[in-house]
Amino acid sequence: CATVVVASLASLGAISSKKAPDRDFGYRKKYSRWWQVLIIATYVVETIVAVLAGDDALATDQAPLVHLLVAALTWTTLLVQKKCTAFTVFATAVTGLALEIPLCVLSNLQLDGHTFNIAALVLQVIRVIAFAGLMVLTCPRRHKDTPDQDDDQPLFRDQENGYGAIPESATTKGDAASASSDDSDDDSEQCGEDVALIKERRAEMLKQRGGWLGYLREFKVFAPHIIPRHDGWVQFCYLICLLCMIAARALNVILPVQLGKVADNLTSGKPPYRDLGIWLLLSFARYDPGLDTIQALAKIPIENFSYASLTNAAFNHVMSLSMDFHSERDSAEVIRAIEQGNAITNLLSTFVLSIIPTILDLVIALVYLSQKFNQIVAVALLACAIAFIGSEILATSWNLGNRRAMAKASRQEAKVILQAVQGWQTVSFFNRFGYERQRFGQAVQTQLIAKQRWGVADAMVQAVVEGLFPTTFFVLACLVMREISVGNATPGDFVFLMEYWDRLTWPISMLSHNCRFLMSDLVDAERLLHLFQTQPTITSRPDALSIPIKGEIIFSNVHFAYDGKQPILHDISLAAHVGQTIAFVGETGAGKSSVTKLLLRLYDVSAGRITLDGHDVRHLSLDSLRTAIGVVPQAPLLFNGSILENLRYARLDASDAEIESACRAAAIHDKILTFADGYATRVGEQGVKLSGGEIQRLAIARVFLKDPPVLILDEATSAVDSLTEAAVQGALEGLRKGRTTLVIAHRLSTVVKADCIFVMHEGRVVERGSHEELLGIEGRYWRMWTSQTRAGCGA
Ligand SMILES: Nc1ncnc2c1ncn2[C@@H]1O[C@H](COP(=O)(O)OP(=O)(O)OP(=O)(O)O)[C@@H](O)[C@H]1O
Repeated sequence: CATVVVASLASLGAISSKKAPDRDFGYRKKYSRWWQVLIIATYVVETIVAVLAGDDALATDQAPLVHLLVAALTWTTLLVQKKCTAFTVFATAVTGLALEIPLCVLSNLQLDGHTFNIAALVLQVIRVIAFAGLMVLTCPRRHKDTPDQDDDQPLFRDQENGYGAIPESATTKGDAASASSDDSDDDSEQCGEDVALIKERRAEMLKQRGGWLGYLREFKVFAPHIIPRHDGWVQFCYLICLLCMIAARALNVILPVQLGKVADNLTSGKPPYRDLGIWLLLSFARYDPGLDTIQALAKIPIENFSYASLTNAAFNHVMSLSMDFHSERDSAEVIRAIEQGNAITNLLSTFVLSIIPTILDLVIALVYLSQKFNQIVAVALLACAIAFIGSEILATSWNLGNRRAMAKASRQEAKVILQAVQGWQTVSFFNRFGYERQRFGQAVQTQLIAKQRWGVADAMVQAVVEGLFPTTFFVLACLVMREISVGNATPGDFVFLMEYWDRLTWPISMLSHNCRFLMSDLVDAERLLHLFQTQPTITSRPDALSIPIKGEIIFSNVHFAYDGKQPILHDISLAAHVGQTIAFVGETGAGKSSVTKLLLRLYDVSAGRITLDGHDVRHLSLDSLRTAIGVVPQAPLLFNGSILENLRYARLDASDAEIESACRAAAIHDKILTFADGYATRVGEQGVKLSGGEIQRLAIARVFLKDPPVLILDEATSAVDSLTEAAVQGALEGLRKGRTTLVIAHRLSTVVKADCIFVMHEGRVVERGSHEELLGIEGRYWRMWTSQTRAGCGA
């Protein structure tokens, strides 16, 4: 009756709902139909078995037969209904499961080993399993197009709430909850291409790896970071944990047996103090004073090792990734991905120290209970364990969407903080404090809403799942009481069961608890996995040359596109001999900096080749290439430390005297001495406490210190006044001596002495020659020169 009522109510509820339920709940219709057919089959076959058995009870009590037929009819109705919703099937399956377990136990209490009765028991167990399977298939879950997808992304590329995005409150009047759901639509619109790519990538990986098992096998890249090959101490700790785990499994059985012995001896006339004392000692050994403490201590080095190993590996990997990765990804998100090392450590801890022992406990319990009582007790425990774990997985997957939304909201909050703090100057230049406050407030609100949803759902999940424990104990206690009543067991066995039950339920409950975090840790771990799987596009070949460089540079028919499609450089050919200075001039965006990026191998050419001392730069090791080239960039970046620390970054073993002489050469030494703390002056984040010209001269001093054979000066004096420029130019001339130098300049007066000037326009070299030669041509260079000298006169 309950099944029929629930099925009808669920149908009505789903039909009257305005939303199409199948949009909100993932309904794997095809597969769930097979489970329904299986359930109906068990009802029908059990009815036939009951009739064939000629059960005496059926003559007086028709209830079991009515139950079987009504249930079969209800399920058949659900099966044939075309508009039957996932929610209806789910609700009916939950009710069915809740009713079938106690019915199964009660109807088998008097099991006499008759073939028909055993067949009925088997059918009932199959049905319970089918109910659990159906629940998993039809459980409510978030629709595929919702923000869940964010967690499928290798490294979150979502741009929602990014700079320049119109705040939702400005466009929608809905409450925060609706704002967060609108977010998902924005997400799918803005990142539609990304999401499609990610889906494609996962589908491809699943196909390549032969399904989920193969996909999970990908996680083996973490193995060396979890189990060390050479760290004997950590290996020893693993061994200790393993031994503790085995000993704990044995004690889990011995302790209840001992307590049962105490109970049995209570009526012997002499209080069983000795047995109780043994129980006390065994309890000490099993719990905190014994094995638990040893295991907790042994866990510390294991967790420390894996955390350190993974975090270091993730950091090193990110640092080894190429410019294309770093220019595309959001640094806040990359930082968060590196921090996911914890997720793997948690996974390891949950799996090795919680899941495996619990499974072992269950297996031992099944074997031991079937030996001690009978197979029915063991089968009942198995059915209950399956129902329990099934409901836990179901409940967890149901709440996974909320958990993902929570994780996404938390990342968004961190991103907003980092961007606002890092870009404080820009915020103040545009007076966007209100906008930033609103963005942050919104991020916090979204995070709180997601957290609340997750918390509420989690509490409900807990309530339902925990409710299965007393039901299971009721079932087992009934079966054992029956054994005691027929003389097959003693009251001590009942005490054993009570004690043993406690030992079984605690790890199962921990398992279910951990199961929820396991899923979210898996999601985080997947993020780290994707990070590990992102390979640098620019690497040193295994046979790369590590040789000292003199500085002969040749570009031969070089073509280049950042994205592989839109060409930026076309057919660039040039040569710079050792000690020569060549200059690149041209309008902004002409491709001057791109030429130097190719020389540095921040990117590889699309066609043609670049050689240094006759060796293709792709054949040189990145280490020797980048050691050989010194760069003074357009916008030098200083770390938030002292001037001295920033300078020493160029050569870690440079003495104070060498640093000072480099600063003298860069015409900054005297200026530094005027600062209150001299060389110990802190420069602030990205050098905000210094003027643009000071930062640029520090960058020049750094290159003096590095002393490379090849120089790249990208607008190196653009931020200095003309007096200082004269001083710096003098210093740069000294620096250029004997080195091959590539100069990029907008102020043509700085390149008149260059051996060759290349005039660039739309990615091509359109003119080349010395200053005088180019003026003689009266082309693009001449026009630039004339306008600059005229402007200079005018000024
Ligand atoms: N990482 C990148 N990804 C895609 N396109 C880029 C990237 N960096 C530069 N570009 C594009 O390449 C073109 C050439 O840029 P480049 O920086 O080489 O010009 P430039 O001549 O040095 O300009 P400026 O004098 O302003 O520094 C520009 O259109 C720019 O938008």
